[in-house]
Amino acid sequence: MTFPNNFRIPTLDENVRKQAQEHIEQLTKPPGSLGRLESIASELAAMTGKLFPDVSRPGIIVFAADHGIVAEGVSAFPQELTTQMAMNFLNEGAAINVFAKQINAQFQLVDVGMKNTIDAENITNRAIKRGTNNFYVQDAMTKEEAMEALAVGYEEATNMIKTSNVNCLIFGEMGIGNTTASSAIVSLYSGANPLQVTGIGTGLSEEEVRKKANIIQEALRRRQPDKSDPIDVLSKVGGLELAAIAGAMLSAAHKRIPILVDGFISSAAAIIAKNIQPRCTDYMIIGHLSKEPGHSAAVQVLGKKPLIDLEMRLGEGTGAAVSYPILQFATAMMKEMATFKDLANYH
Ligand SMILES: O=C(O)c1ccc[n+]([C@@H]2O[C@H](COP(=O)([O-])O)[C@@H](O)[C@H]2O)c1
Ligand SMILES: Cc1cc2nc[nH]c2cc1C
Repeated sequence: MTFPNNFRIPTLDENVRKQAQEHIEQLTKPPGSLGRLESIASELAAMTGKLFPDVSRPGIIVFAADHGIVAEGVSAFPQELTTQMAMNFLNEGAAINVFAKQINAQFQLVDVGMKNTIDAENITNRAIKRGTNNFYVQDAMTKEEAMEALAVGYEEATNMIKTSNVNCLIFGEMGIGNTTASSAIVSLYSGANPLQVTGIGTGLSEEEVRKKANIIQEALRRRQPDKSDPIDVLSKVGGLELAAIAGAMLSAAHKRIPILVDGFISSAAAIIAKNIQPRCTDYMIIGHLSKEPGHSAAVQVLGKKPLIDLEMRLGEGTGAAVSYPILQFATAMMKEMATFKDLANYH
């Protein structure tokens, strides 16, 4: 299994964007009065190439994996929690299950590298390895493993698009320790000091956050990831689920499916995807601003502005799911509002 390097990401349809903007100008409201709903609608039109974009069939894929870096004491929770939460997803008890139901989304859990396997029929078992290595002492994985994890994400997104006909995608993650990998990536690409982009994750104390940031700083010094080579970055400090999300985003962008990006970890993965194929960010909307302090820096690297800020920091795709109705509102505005021409009939 290799990561496809021959896929193209189409340019946005600027003609349709212009038509959409013209249509929005005709709607029965003062120009610009629906604020960002207007730019979201024309953005979705440019992404999909459709004047009346449709995002009515959302899909959520959660990628789960473990992280060797937890041996350094960087998380408030033990590694076993990754698998326990994966079981929770399968039993539909997690926040993302509840939210997926609220928005009528297809849901799929993919094991891309948990320490412990789960034998159940509603999980997709595609583990590349049983957790990454501790990147404080050695590379997280080989470049080949990073490429394989990218390929898993790419294939799973392609699969959901084909089999469920989804037209909007959310990628979530579960992985104790993954905020450490994400902070390393965001520090590298934003140029911010690890202290500025490291947060409490699942709930560290202030003192523990400082220790976590120092570990990240020293790990970056030891590993020397080459930021011009995103596969090198993934292999040195990355996570298997981060690689899979990056691959899944590239697949969605290739097929012109709007991507609703979740929080800190998903945005770190989006930065990797951007460095593989810069145009993929054209198909991304950042659902929410995570409370993790590094998320603002990540969003800046992506050149985006999140839709909402509910001070969430859960991951799983939850922030994106909560923001999804905003996309529905934007598309309904386009399709259902009357125009000033219609008004002329009222006299
Ligand atoms: O997405 C976010 O913004 C986010 C922020 C903080 C924590 N998380 C979740 O918490 C886990 C990682 O936290 P930690 O402290 O173990 O690195 C992982 O399962 C993420 O889904 C997620
Ligand atoms: C309980 C729990 C749920 C999560 N979901 C995503 N990351 C998580 C981390 C913890 C600790």
